Amino acid sequence: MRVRDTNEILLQVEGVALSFGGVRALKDVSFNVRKGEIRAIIGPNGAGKTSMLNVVNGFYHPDRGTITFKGRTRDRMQPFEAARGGIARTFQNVALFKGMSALDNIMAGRTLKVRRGLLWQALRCGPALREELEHRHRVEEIIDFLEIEAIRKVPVGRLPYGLQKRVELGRALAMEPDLLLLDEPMAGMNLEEKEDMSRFIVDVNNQYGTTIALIEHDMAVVMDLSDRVAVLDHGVKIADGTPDEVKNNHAVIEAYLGVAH
Ligand SMILES: Nc1ncnc2c1ncn2[C@@H]1O[C@H](COP(=O)(O)OP(=O)(O)OP(=O)(O)O)[C@@H](O)[C@H]1O
Repeated sequence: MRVRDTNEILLQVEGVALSFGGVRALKDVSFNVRKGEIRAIIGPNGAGKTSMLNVVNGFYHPDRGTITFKGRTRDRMQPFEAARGGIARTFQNVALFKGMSALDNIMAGRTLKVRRGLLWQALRCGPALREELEHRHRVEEIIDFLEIEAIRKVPVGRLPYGLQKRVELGRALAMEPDLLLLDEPMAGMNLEEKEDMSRFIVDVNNQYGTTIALIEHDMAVVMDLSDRVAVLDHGVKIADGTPDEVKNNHAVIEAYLGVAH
């Protein structure tokens, strides 16, 4: 149930600036993410992409600017508030509990959804038991969707990198986010793993209707997957538009694509 053709703004970032000591990582950056779209943020190394994601999910607090998510404007997000509000995130380097199974890692993504208190859970009766069954059902659906039944009981530290990334995506999906932030979902993957991950990203967007904002260095993937692409260079947004518009933008060719050739 794709909701791509809407102009409703889910996330608006307005005039965000962020410095680390003397390094100005973001300089007055504004962009939005529409409900239902796949939105990419690209740019050369050090352009400010990860810093931008970190501002959106509250890991970093901007020096200036505002973030409006689902109609609520604030000058900073708290990570917990962002997660509770419906923003989930995966990381450049996989951040899973390596000794735990794929199933338990994905189950951990349900933590924010737990409604019953600890006592109820400890007693494992009545409403708490019903709630746990509901969570397990949802997690099994995600495991099916990501085609990882065969490795559900395997400690994730023993899985190949591509599958670890898939489990990490599963954990983010378990939060049932409105906005899914993916930090270099294809990094370190071989071609086959990239194709699989691309397919899952499109399917998440299509079937769950999840809005996705991603950072990615693989240009072919970005241009293929995204509805719109914002380009950062040295902390400044230098272009924003459809993949075709961005591909043909002179400043982008100079700043980014030029670097690759
Ligand atoms: N925690 C930090 N402390 C100090 N400087 C930082 C920190 N995080 C980022 N920076 C600096 O901010 C700038 C932007 O970094 P950022 O990681 O956001 O870029 P990026 O576009 O994600 O790069 P890459 O593609 O290499 O991951 C860089 O100059 C970087 O060195």
